[in-house]
Amino acid sequence: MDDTEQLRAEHEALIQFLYLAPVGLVQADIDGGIVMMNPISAQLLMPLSRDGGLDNLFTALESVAPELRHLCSGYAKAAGKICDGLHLHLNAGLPGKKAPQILSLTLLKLDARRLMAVLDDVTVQVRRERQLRQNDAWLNAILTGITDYALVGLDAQGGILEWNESIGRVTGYGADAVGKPYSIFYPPDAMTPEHLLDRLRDAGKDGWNLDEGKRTRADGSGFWGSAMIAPLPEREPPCGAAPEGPAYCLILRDITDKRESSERRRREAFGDYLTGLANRRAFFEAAEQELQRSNAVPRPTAVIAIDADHFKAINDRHGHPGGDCVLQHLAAILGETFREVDVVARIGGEEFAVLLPSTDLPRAAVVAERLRSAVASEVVDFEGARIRYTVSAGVASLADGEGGIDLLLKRADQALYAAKRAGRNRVERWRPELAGAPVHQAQGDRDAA
Ligand SMILES: Nc1nc2c(ncn2[C@@H]2O[C@H](COP(=O)(O)OP(=O)(O)OP(=O)(O)O)[C@@H](O)[C@H]2O)c(=O)[nH]1
Repeated sequence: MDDTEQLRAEHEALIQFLYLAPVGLVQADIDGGIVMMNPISAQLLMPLSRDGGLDNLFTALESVAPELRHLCSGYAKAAGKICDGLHLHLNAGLPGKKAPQILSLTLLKLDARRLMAVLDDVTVQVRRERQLRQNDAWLNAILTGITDYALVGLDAQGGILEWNESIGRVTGYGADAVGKPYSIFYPPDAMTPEHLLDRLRDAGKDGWNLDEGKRTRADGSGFWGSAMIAPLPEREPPCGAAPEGPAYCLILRDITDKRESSERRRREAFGDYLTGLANRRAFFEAAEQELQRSNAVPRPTAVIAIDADHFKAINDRHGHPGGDCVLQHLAAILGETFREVDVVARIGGEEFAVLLPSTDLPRAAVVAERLRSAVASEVVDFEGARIRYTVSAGVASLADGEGGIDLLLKRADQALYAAKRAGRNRVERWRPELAGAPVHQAQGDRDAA
């Protein structure tokens, strides 16, 4: 076999491999232009395509991984892994699939001109990983800092049953804590009354429930804490007395010294690189959990979809960095407007979404209006220019979890589309007449499949 034949045979073998590989493989040029892909890639990417074509990897993935182009252009090495197992959350991407689908993307820079992407459907693995993460956190809570914890007995409604020294040491509360809900250890707007009961219910169902985040002491000062709730075995009521019902044990630990490492891990996995807000993955995970819970115990959940108006014109006039500065400004206002318990996320290029637990349509619309008017009254200073911009918002809510995050976000996007159509710089509420209406473009891309 001469050299040319040898090369041809190797090329054939490579094509065969690409074709038959059990994962999606895409070869692209450095700007994302797709040169070659195998059938699994086409299957995974097609639902995301804007126009039914698949010419560019970055464009195809823009609605689920807006950071990809930036990651690639910012990658300084001559060759290597640009990202490794990045999770891409598809929601309404695949018709007939109720559960959100999660793709994993590994992007390799082969040389100055070529990229190789490896795509895989990891929906099932991610579910398992989540379970393992909880287990890890649980073990961590048991095995470390055993002396530094508050042990709090709770009644069936989450009321604190008695005071002890450990509660005083960790939280500074005295006997006056007795009878109050355990949410007194959380910042004022970090937990709704429904969440308080959700966690007890989850602990009863799973054997324990653990969360980590900001906590407050009696004097209002904050600390970083983990809170584990476990159900206690039911006690026999004294003869003739009414059953006491299940009671719980809350173990509260001050883990301020671990905050930095745990926040960094959280930021890496759940943070948006540009704005520092939650990313798409964090939004969908939180929304899924919230709606599952409100399916079990009905309560309203709202979503606000927010989109900067005429953003292309801002980019055109001030350049991409000017546009980025506006997005960061908007993220800061979003952070100030919403409660600690709300999940504020950047879910696409210039599209943001906020999940508001235990909130009905009128209340969510009031907050959305507050946001709109705050943005309209601000000016962004960028390299000597004063940029004014506005946002449009669409608000929707579900009385229970029925329909899931796909339906809720779709309705918010339909309302957002209506706000854009009505002239922008407006808030529109979803109403049944909008049911068949188009969704705003970013969601439309996902729904087009
Ligand atoms: N600076 C910057 N621009 C982005 C980013 N992500 C998306 N974009 C740009 O945002 C613009 C969105 O434009 P369009 O979807 O046409 O909408 P628009 O100009 O905002 O107009 P309306 O939404 O109809 O008011 C596009 O030009 C994108 O390139 C980002 O991370 N940074």
